[in-house]
Amino acid sequence: MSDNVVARRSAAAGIDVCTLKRPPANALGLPIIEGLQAALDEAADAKVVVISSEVPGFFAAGADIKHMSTVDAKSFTEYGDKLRGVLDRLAAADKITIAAVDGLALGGGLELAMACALRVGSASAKFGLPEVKLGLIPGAGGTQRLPRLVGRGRALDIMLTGRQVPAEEAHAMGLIDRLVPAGTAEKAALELAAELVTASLPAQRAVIRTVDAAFDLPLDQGFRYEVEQEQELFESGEAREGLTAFLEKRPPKFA
Ligand SMILES: CCCCCCCCCCCCC[C@H](O)CC(=O)SCCNC(=O)CCNC(=O)[C@H](O)C(C)(C)COP(=O)(O)OP(=O)(O)OC[C@H]1O[C@@H](n2cnc3c(N)ncnc32)[C@H](O)[C@@H]1OP(=O)(O)O
Repeated sequence: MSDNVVARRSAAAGIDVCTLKRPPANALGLPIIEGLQAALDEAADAKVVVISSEVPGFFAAGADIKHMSTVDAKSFTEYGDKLRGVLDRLAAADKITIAAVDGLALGGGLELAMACALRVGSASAKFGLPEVKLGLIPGAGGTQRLPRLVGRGRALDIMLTGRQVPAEEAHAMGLIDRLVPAGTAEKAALELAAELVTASLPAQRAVIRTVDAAFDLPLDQGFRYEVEQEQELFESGEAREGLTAFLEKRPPKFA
């Protein structure tokens, strides 16, 4: 069982924060993987989940090099499956996930941030996929998620050099969605969460699914998928509640 390296707390109605606290670098070893799984279980009722870090200077420095250096191929594969498993759970979560990055997000740490729906980075954050410097490639979704966020050329630049990308450059290329002053990423992520939590979560999740489908479907099929998602929401009652609330000049009561 994890040794309490991920702390979950309710920050406000519908908003939970899962804070990584595995010094010295929040290496994403089994304790953090299990801790994140448990925290997401506890955050079942949240509409928005913020992932943050209390380890100074680090969001997460990546997969656990110390662990990887001691295992055989079978255990390495199993470890990778567990790490990808929790990141894919974040990506597919029936809630909105936000990575709040104040420090270094490297390797699996950046892959964790990219598995979230949105990323808030502070001026003190840096981002990178330095796996090639270890004779590896990003193996927890980075080769798939980074090009979708920043484009092929910038993704290759980052992955082939393994360099650290400063927050301002990361924001300019679309790797992070909001750039905030140093040390304020969690506070800013909670402010963003407060904006998000007033809207329809089923509608927001449908937006994410539909935008993600755009990268895999031909345009005409993407348009059809968008219509299908709209129909589902309309039939679910979410749209009826949203439209009615607007006309009755009251806050909507979404699912
Ligand atoms: C066999 C068949 C396989 C089939 C397919 C299977 C797929 C399996 C996929 C596996 C999952 C991979 C996922 C991911 O993509 C891979 C990775 O993330 S690899 C790691 C990437 N990260 C890095 O390379 C960063 C490494 N760290 C650094 O470069 C530096 O630490 C730093 C961040 C630049 C900071 O440097 P300094 O300020 O000098 O500090 P230190 O270096 O002294 O670090 C302080 C302290 O922290 C420890 N530490 C840092 N990073 C890690 C880490 N990633 N893992 C473990 N520990 C780390 C460092 O050792 C120091 O500890 P101390 O010496 O003080 O005990």
